[in-house]
Amino acid sequence: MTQQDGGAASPPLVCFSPAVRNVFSVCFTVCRPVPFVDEFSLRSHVWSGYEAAAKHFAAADLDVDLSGRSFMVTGANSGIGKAAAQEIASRGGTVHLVCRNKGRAEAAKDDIVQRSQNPNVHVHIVDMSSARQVWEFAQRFSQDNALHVLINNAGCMVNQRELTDEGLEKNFATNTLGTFILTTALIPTLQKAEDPRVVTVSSGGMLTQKLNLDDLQFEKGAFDGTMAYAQNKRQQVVLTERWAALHKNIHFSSMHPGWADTPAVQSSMPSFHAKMQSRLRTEAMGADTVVWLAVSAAAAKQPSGLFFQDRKAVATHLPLAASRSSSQDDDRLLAALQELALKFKP
Ligand SMILES: NC(=O)c1ccc[n+]([C@@H]2O[C@H](COP(=O)([O-])OP(=O)(O)OC[C@H]3O[C@@H](n4cnc5c(N)ncnc54)[C@H](O)[C@@H]3O)[C@@H](O)[C@H]2O)c1
Repeated sequence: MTQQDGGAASPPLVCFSPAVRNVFSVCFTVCRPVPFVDEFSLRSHVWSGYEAAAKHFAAADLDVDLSGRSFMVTGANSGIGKAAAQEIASRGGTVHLVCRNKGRAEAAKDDIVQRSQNPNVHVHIVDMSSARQVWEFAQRFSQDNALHVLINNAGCMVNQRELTDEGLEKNFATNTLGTFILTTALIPTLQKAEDPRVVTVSSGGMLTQKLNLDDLQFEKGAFDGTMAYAQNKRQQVVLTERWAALHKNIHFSSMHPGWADTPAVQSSMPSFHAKMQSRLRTEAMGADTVVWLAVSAAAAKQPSGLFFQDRKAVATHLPLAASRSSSQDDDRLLAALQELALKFKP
């Protein structure tokens, strides 16, 4: 793993007491295992934590016929996104796979169609880090398609500071701005559907971060990809809360999938992956709450705007952590993204 230590100007690691911070820096940023780890906290993220939680799941929640409902999953050619798309297709839903690479997307589609025997699986090639591409795609899509559920799953943790062709920092462009533009542009289409939902795959890593509006693209000081990622994931949780407040007729939720053995974990966190591999969740376990939020009647009965792990709403702040932002700051995030997004609108 190549992450640098958080420098003075890194996005803020919130102020826990040292003991709490020691435990949670491991349990939630998934990046720098230190010798002392609280086994109980760690367990909730791994395979055994899923197994324990799943004993309380209502199997009937996912016993649904999704024929006639349309789902969009970003980053759907691998990992949690592909597993979620597979579950939805298996229940008869129409699935739009939004992927960057045509070859990998088509291979995923063939696999999903073959396993589900559902031909209603469609590929759209979009680079979620390109603000212009995301706008163009969403506008094109809305002209011809209905959409009931958007699953914002595509995500990355780029460990060196990299800029996109549009001059945006890559993690921010993909995780935050791409998610913001796609959701914003599809809200009018979602509003026309029955029981519309937006599920955003965030991460428990966001618990280490307080919203930092002063440096959205990590221009100041030493760059730390793990912190950039966690800050983006905090932004997704804040956006979910704001969207829920603004658009009452759409059900919004964000979630933490636990730690699942996926290509992103292998490539972005190789030493963590090597140490934890035998304990990581499967991709399907990581996708379970995504699917539950996207399809179940039980999820729709939950208030809009919450953050979930293993089919339960969980806190968005750790005890003793100074990670809460003011509602004015949450609004400022929305306004800053709106202003930036409009610069790329065709
Ligand atoms: N696996 C875990 O333990 C874990 C933990 C917490 C959160 N997450 C989140 O789960 C989501 C899915 O990740 P995953 O673990 O399944 O890894 P993954 O690598 O299998 O999935 C990420 C997907 O996003 C796609 N993607 C990345 N950048 C893109 C871009 N610019 N345009 C289009 N697609 C792009 C990738 O191609 C890939 O299909 C991510 O948002 C990740 O942050 C994963």
